[in-house]
Amino acid sequence: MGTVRQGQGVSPSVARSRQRTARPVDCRLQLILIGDRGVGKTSLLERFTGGAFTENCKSTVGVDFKIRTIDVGDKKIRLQIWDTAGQERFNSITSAYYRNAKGILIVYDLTKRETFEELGKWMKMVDKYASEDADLLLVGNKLDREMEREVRRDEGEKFARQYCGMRFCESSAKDNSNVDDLFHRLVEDVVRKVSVLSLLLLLSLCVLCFTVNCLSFSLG
Ligand SMILES: Nc1nc2c(ncn2[C@@H]2O[C@H](COP(=O)(O)OP(=O)(O)OP(=O)(O)O)[C@@H](O)[C@H]2O)c(=O)[nH]1
Repeated sequence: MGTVRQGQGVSPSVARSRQRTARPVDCRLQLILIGDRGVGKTSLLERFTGGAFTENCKSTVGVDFKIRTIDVGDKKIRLQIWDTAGQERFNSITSAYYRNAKGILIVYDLTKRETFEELGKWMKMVDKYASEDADLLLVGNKLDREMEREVRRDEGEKFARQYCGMRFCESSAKDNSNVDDLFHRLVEDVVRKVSVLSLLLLLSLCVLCFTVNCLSFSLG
């Protein structure tokens, strides 16, 4: 993880010409995955970035990241997605990565009630370390193990509603259900918010320029 490979398997000249013609990205965004140990954060990220599902995935140590570029409407968005260790002993390291994240995926394992009950702890971490304008998405993972479900869907929905209507989704990294969709939905929300904020900033600048012009005109 943490490496970006370009032009793999093609000759250097083809890779160079591809780089010349490739449309540049319109926006770079950071996302972060948080949640208890073993809920499937790494597996979801592996899936989203084109990797295969592994039954015995190693526990993340500290933090790691992967890159993927996606299209949202007519915009090309380059995502840097941070995967964090769920073990409490890494909290002091992982919390430093919350601040720059525009989107946060809070993951629990729907077959392990205790990971759902620990969500309050993760929300406190978000309140303390994340940017106020970050978009949040609650994910109940391991949907393929429906028979072992310990957390009902409506409980997940209710929890999400309590936090300013954060989005909610259930997924399975194993059978790849909803994985692409959940990342896309979060990024769409972030992009929408960034566009509105940019527009508001532009409007404020226009109002400021207009006021300064009016003042200088009336003064002399
Ligand atoms: N059945 C099933 N197993 C899953 C799914 N996602 C992950 N797993 C398994 O759950 C275990 C933990 O997955 P990880 O992706 O390592 O979990 P994590 O949240 O990154 O764990 P930490 O790095 O320790 O915080 C692994 O054995 C995975 O194979 C899923 O959707 N369905």
